[in-house]
Amino acid sequence: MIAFEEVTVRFGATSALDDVSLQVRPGELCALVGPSGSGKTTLLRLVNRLVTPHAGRVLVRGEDISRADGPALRRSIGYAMQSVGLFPHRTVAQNIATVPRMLGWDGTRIARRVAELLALLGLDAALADRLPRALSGGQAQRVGIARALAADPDILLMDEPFGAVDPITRRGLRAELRRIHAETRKTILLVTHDPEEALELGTHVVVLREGRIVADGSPAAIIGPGGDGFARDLLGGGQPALRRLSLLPATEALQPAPPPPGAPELPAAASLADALSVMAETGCDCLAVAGHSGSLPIAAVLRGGR
Ligand SMILES: Nc1ncnc2c1ncn2[C@@H]1O[C@H](COP(=O)(O)OP(=O)(O)OP(=O)(O)O)[C@@H](O)[C@H]1O
Repeated sequence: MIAFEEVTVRFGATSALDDVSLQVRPGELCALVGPSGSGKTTLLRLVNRLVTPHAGRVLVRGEDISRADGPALRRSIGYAMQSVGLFPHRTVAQNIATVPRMLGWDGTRIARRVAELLALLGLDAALADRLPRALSGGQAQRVGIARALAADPDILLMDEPFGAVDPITRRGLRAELRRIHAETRKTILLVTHDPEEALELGTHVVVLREGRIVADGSPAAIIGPGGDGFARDLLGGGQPALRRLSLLPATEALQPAPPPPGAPELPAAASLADALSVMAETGCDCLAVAGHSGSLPIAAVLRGGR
């Protein structure tokens, strides 16, 4: 869906991206994570041609975008950012309708889409007529995401979309983004400097350092043994092995032998870290898993599905 081929971007003497190659497949939620100044935003803005490469190519939906019409490209890609950038003198409904209006949708279709998006983002329909200054930070972020989704783009670019909200709202918004991604299967490129957010949301995680990609893969693979040391340090919170267990489903370590009588039962959706937590709490070293035959002995949990 998106491909970067040996892309280099310079701003004067600063090299923002240096020979970066990356493929993002349809339906992936690709989290770009890395320290400040590592080139995350630059990589994102290459996709809608707000930045042009000095060398290399960017392909979107298989086409080299250097030949595309810039405004048409941008209308076909949703873009949500931390500063939200809502138009202050337009209502919530008018803000959400920005791209559909540019595309010439009729009023009925626009009104239906606005109502649909308010519901999708968990926003009260009564907010439609408010101006942005009368919204909470979390509500404004949701409206920004609704606006990015309005014309149903197959690609969504999100630059720290939850950066400006409190931790509780942030957790709620993350859960919503996960649900929206699962429901719509859009290709999402998400910039974040929050390692937990990258691991929780990303189906594909890319770690940038000083304009280069140092790790690129599934969350569990990136922080697994043998992964890049910088990426493991950044994402592992000092305990990469434990964090990796929280990303793996407990069912991956199920063994054929039946559980011992009276073994505590884990919910089917539990992770290997949940299994370890129940073992620490109950002192039992072998668990059952709801809806599954077989058992979960501690040795298999520690091997982490390997
Ligand atoms: N328009 C610009 N003009 C000059 N330098 C720029 C410009 N945009 C980015 N840079 C520089 O390019 C490098 C990469 O910046 P970028 O914004 O992509 O990093 P980032 O990883 O997104 O950082 P942050 O997490 O702080 O937002 C930095 O050194 C930055 O100062």
